[in-house]
Amino acid sequence: MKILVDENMPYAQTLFSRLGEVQAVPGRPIPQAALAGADALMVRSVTKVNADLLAGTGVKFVGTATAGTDHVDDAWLAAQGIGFSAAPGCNAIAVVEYVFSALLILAQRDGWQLRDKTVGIVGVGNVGSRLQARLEALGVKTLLCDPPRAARGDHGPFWPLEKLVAEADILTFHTPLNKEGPYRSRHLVDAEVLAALPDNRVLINACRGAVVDNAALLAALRGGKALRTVLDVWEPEPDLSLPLLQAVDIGTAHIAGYSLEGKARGTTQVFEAYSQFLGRPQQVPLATLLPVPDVSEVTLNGNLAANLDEGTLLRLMHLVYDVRRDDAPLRRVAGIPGEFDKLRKFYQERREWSSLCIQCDDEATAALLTRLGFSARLR
Ligand SMILES: NC(=O)C1=CN([C@@H]2O[C@H](COP(=O)(O)OP(=O)(O)OC[C@H]3O[C@@H](n4cnc5c(N)ncnc54)[C@H](O)[C@@H]3O)[C@@H](O)[C@H]2O)C=CC1
Ligand SMILES: O=C(O)C(=O)[C@H](O)COP(=O)(O)O
Repeated sequence: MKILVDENMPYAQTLFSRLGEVQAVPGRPIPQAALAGADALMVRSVTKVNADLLAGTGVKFVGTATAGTDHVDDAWLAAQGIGFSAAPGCNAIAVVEYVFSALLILAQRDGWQLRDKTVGIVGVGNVGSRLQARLEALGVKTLLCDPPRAARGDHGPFWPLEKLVAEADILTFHTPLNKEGPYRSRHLVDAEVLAALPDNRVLINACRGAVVDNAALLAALRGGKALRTVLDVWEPEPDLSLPLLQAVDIGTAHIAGYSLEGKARGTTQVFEAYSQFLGRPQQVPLATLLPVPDVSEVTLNGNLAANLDEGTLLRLMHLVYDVRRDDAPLRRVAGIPGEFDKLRKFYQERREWSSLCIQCDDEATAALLTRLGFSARLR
């Protein structure tokens, strides 16, 4: 059995070789010749999976080690009887930690406190709900917008986007890219929404580039719109607009979800799905794959639970991940053909906050840090 895997999928060789012969290939584009004789294909978001790629091949299963699935024509796969699995939630924590880092950097730069702000979360799934939980732990007010969940009667409250645009200081987008249908999210942020946004707000897009109309955003920023902007995703990728990159406050190469834990979960989720598909179910505990982090333990002195100051939180967070390490390289190489993908392929190892164990003096501080996503213990 021949299993093709994207070369940017850590641990794929180790795991999938338990099931068959593994060949690692580039994902953008997949070399067509490699598909000859392949039984299964494991991709990332850069590969368009559709009839053009797979018609006439023997591929019987496709896995994508990603949360988003807009690159996959799942209706066509189903019609062909080809099995399919994504990796829902695999990298949600990484995206949340990216958003926190960006927000606390902007807060420090502009002299405000996150605790004094209202954060509007658009798309309250794996990423959005984890973001809300951590913001809540810090005492930050949130407003949620998720029409599909509202229609299902899920516990909210959920509000229309217009309310978030009018009232939230920070708007952060975590929806799938729905190109059509009742919950269309393509250009959810368009010229009209941008015009309606009051001055001095923060806009974050860490879901899919086209959720924000990039041309309209550039026009607004060029027109003097007072808006702090954080973009991890672009319309289009990899050929993003250089003027837009220059105009945003933080810009990164679609790496918000790129923690080692997030990528490893992506691989293990599709591996488990494929082994299930083959009738040979196997589970892979994440801890058996991950290396020891560079920094694994620090001590925090004193009782900080009552009012954990945001400067301390920023220092703790940035012992693990600081989004500026990804902003600077993109600005250096954007516009050079191939470099956007190279930044992603040779991504410096990044861990999640849970990899840092914080020793604390008291239980309340340890409990707060745990709710925020760190590992914490009493000393
Ligand atoms: N930048 C990056 O590295 C990453 C980007 N992503 C992107 O972020 C998206 C969200 O990720 P998850 O939370 O894991 O997905 P999810 O599927 O768990 O949650 C998405 C939520 O958005 C809601 N939604 C759908 N259409 C909407 C609309 N028009 N308006 C408001 N809400 C809407 C859904 O009901 C759902 O609750 C993914 O689809 C993916 O495209 C995900 C992980 C990493
Ligand atoms: O999971 C998703 O959805 C993402 O956006 C991934 O972080 C994208 O990573 P690649 O699959 O493009 O490496």
